[in-house]
Amino acid sequence: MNVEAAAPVKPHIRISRVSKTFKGRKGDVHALSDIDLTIGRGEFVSVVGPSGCGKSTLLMLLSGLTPYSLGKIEVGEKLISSPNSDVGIVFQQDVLLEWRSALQNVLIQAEIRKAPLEAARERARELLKMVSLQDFENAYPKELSGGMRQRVSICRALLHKPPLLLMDEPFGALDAMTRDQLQLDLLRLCADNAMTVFFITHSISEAVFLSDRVVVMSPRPGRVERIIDIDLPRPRRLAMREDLKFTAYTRELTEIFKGLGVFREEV
Ligand SMILES: Nc1ncnc2c1ncn2[C@@H]1O[C@H](COP(=O)(O)OP(=O)(O)OP(=O)(O)O)[C@@H](O)[C@H]1O
Repeated sequence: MNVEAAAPVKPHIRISRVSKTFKGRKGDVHALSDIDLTIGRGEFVSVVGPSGCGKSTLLMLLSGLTPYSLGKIEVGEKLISSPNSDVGIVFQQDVLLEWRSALQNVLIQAEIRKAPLEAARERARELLKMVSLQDFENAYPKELSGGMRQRVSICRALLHKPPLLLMDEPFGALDAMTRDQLQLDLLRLCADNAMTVFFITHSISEAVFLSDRVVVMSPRPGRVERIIDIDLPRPRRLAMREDLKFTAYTRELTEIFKGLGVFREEV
């Protein structure tokens, strides 16, 4: 079966025949099997799949923080064989430092990279403004809501203008309305900062709303089961979620998961 819906024009990420096996206490755990995936520069690609299918593992392989067992991963011109400093990463938990203000939390990125602080401060303020946090740059994490904290951590991930943003269920811990707003904030940031986004989610609707393509993974060992092109106009608007075309995509994805035995509806 040809799982790739449309080959991207200019590849940014090339994952070729990648497998990952962990040495577990009870023997080998085959997390990923024979993954082939090409992602274009500037593309927004979401990955959906059942719990334990290897989504986070794949993201960690892309970051270079976890080595793969077989195959090859190239990001840009670089073969990934060690931690890749050219990425921004956002996890479900914001991991902000409680003793530093919002602005200082964003600036950590520059301090770690030993980048000039004055220019970094200007960019940090710009980013905070883009996500409507300009009045909170001196607030400490405990004074911020969950959504505001996660916005700060997105700004921190983007401070050094990474060409690739890796996001592992970044909105999974947020309430539905905050999540909607964060999705819009993220799309605005993507439009203003040319970058490729690799986005993991458990929400089919979120994947369709944000993405150019949605990658469906099978249960463990994770394989690329299907790739769906999302042909919806940008900028995306919340009302689009009621459109027939949008619901056709969510239905198609739901049916794929039913076929994989991930959803069972019998009573
Ligand atoms: N460091 C590790 N050592 C051993 N096994 C691991 C390790 N990391 C992940 N695994 C196993 O690899 C498989 C894939 O895990 P992974 O966290 O990538 O899945 P996931 O799709 O992100 O899951 P979820 O949606 O629940 O977050 C799981 O069976 C997990 O137990």
